[in-house]
Amino acid sequence: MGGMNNKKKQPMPGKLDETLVTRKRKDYEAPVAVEQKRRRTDAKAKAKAKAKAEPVSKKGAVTNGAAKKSAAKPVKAAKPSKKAAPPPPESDDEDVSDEDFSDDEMADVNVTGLDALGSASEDDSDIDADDFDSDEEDTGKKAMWSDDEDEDAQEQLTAANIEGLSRKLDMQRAIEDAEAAAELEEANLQTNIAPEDRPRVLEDEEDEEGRKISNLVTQDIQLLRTRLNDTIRVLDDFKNLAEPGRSRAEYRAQLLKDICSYYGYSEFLADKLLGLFPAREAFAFFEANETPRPIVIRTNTLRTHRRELAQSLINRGVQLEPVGKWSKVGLQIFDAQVPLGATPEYLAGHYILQAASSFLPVMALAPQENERVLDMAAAPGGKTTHLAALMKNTGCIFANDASKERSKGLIGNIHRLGVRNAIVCNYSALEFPKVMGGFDRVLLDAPCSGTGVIAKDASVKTNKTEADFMKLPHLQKQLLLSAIDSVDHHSKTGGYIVYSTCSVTVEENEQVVQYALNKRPNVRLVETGLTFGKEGFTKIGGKVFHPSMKMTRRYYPHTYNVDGFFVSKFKKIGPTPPNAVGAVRASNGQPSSIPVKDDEYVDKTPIQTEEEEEAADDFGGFDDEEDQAYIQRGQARDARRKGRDPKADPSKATKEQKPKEKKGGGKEVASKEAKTESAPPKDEVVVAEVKVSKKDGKGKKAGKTESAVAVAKVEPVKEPKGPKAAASPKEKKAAAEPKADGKEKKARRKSGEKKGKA
Ligand SMILES: C[S@@+](CC[C@H](N)C(=O)[O-])C[C@H]1O[C@@H](n2cnc3c(N)ncnc32)[C@H](O)[C@@H]1O
Repeated sequence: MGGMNNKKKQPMPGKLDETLVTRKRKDYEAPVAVEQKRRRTDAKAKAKAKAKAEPVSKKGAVTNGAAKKSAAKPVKAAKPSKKAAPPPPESDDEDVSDEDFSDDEMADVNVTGLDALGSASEDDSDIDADDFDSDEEDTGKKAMWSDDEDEDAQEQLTAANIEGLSRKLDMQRAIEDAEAAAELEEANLQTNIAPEDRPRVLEDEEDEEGRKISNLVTQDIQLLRTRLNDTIRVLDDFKNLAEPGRSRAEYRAQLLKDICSYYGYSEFLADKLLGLFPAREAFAFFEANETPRPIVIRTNTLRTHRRELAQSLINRGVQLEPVGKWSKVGLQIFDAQVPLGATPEYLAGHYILQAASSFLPVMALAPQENERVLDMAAAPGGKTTHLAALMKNTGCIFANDASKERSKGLIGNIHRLGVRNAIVCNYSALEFPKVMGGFDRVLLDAPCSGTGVIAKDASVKTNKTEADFMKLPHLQKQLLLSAIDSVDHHSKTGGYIVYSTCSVTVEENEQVVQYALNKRPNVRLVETGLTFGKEGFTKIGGKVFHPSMKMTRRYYPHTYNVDGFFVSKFKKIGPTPPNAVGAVRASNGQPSSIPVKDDEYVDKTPIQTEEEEEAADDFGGFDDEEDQAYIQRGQARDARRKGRDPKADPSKATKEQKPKEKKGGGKEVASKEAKTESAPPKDEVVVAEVKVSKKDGKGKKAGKTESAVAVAKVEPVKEPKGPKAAASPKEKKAAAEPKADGKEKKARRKSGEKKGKA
C-alpha cells in the first residue's frame, strides 16, 4: 500500500501531475527494478526531460525499484504551505510495535478475487520511492516527528536525511517550475475559445493519415489523452463548451470510452468508478491509479521506537521521514540503498512494510489493553500485529482467516514481530460467534474487489465482473453481521466493530454498512476518530443512505496519495434480537438460508406530517367493512382447515377461532412499523432499514427477515407483535366494538396498553 506520508502532507492534488503517470506497480519482491510506464503530455514530457537532466547523485547501487525510480523519476514537489494532518486521536504506541509483511505476503496481498479476497492493504510492496511527495521543507520535516521524540534525536535524524532530502527537493522544485510554465502555456492556449473552436470530441478524430484516433491507441495515445482532457473541459463548462445539440450524456459516454481505451479498464468497472466522482475528479482518480503509492513502514513498537528504527535505517542509506503527524509509528521511505524486506531490522521484527491506509482501520478500532479482540480476516497480519502493539501484548487477539495458506504468513508475522497475545484460527468468519463471541472489539478488514489498490494490482481493471460485485457484497454483509453478533454489547471498555475494505465501490462499502444498520437495530455508526478522510456517501447514484453514513471515511489515491480505502465504525448498543436476520446462522454456525434482501438503502418514504403520524398511530387507515370481508374469508378458511362447512353460520365459530378472526394482528404491527419508519430519521440508524423490510414484506407473511426487523422495531413502542398481537385483549375488544373515531381508538389503545402492563 501506499505511502501514507503523502496523505497528510499532501492534501488533494489540484491539478493532475502527469509526470506521475506510471503504469505499473509490482508486488513487493525484495529489490526489483520497478517498471515505469508513463504517459505524458508534451508539456509534462518536457518537464520530465528537464528533471532528468538535473544531476541526481546516487549513493551507490540502487537496490530496489523504488530507489531506482526515485532517482530517475521526478517526484511531486514539496509544498511548504501544506500542513501536516493533525495527530490521530489515539496514539499509535510508538514505543512498541511493528508489523510486517514478508515478501510472500506482499505478493498475496494483491489478491482481490473472491477467493483470495485479499485486501491489498498490507502488502505495499512497492518500494518506489520516486513517488514520494515531500511537501515539506526541512523545518517541516522536523515537525513531523512526534512530540515525544526528543529534539536532539530529531535533529540528528533530520541531518542524516538532509542531504538526500535537499537534493530531492531541488529536483522536485525544478520539475514543478517547469510544469507550471508548461501548464501556463497550455492554459493560455486554451483561453478565449471561439465557438467554432469548441472541442469536437464526440466524433472520432483522424490523424494525419486519416486513421481514426480510437484505433490508434497504441500509435498515438497522446491524441487520445488530448481528447480526454477536452471532454473533461466540456463537462466542466458544459454550457459554454458543448457543441450545440449534444447532451451531457453523450460526452460522458465518450469519456467512458476513452478512459477504457487509455487506461485499459473494462467498461463495466470504468463506468462504476466514473460514477463515484465528477468527471475531473474521476480523471484524477484514474491517473493516480497509474502511479504507485509511496512506500511506508510501520514501526513495531513491541520491539523498538520509531526514532531508533529511523536512525538504524538512515545508517543503512535509507532516506525516510515520518509519515505524518497523524501517526507516531509510520515512516515513509523515499529512497533506499538496501532491500527493505531483508534488512537486519526487518528480520528482527522492528518494522513491517505496510500501506499507510492499512493503519487506519486499526486506529479506528482503538483496541485497549487487556481487551479481547477478534480480527476476523487477519492474514497476512499487518493489522493483527498493529492491534497487538497498541494493546502492548496484553489481553487476547483472535486472529482468524479462512485461508490456511495465507494464515502461514500471518503466523510468520506474529512470530517475527514478537506478538505474544494472539491466537491464530482458521475458520470462515461466518461461523462466528458460534466459534466464540463476547469480544470487546471486532475488526473486519473484509475480502474485497481491490478497486482501491489498482495501482498495485492492475488486473483489477479487467478481471472484475458484475457477478463479483454481487457475490462480494453478499459475503461482506454476512461477515459484518457475524462481526456485530460477536461483540459483547456489555463490554465495559469496548463494544465496537470496525468494517473496512480496500475498495472504493459503494456496493462494498456504504451498501454493506447500510445493510448491517438495517438488519441489526442494535448497532449504530460512530465517529472513526480518524483525522482525515472524505465522508462516506449519504446519497449517490439514486441510492440514499442513513445520514450517519457521513461518519464513515473514504480514502482515495488522488486525494491523500494512499490506497483507496473505506473505514466505518459501529458501536453495539444492545443484544442482537434472537430472530434477527442472520441470527439463525449465527446460532447454528451455518449461513442463513433466509433470503437476504439487498435493499439496504433508499429510504424514499415521504416524511409524514403530524396528522399523518397520528392517523397511522390510530390505525386510521383501516376500513372496518373491508376488514370484515377479510375476517369472513379467514373464518371460512379456518373452518375448512378444521373440516367444517365454511358456509356455516360464523357466529357459531368456536372460541379458538375468534382470536384468529380478529383484524389487528400483523396489520397492526405493520401499521406501527410504518409510523416508525416514516418518522424523520433520528439518531437511530435502524429506522431506515426497518422501513424497507416492512415494505417489502407488504404486511403479509413476513419472512424471517421482516419479523426480525419488526421485533426490533416494535419493542421500543411496547407493541405486541405477530399473532400475539392479534390475541391481545385490547385488540379483541377493539375488533368487536363498532368503528370509533381515531381519538377514541387511540385512547382505548392506550388504556389497553396500561392494562396490559399492569
Ligand atoms: C483484506 S485481506 C485481510 C488483510 C489483513 N486484515 C491484514 O491486515 O493483513 C482479506 C482476508 O480475508 C480472508 N477471507 C476471505 N473470506 C473469508 C471468510 N469467509 N472468513 C474469514 N476470512 C476470509 C482472505 O483469506 C484474506 O486473507
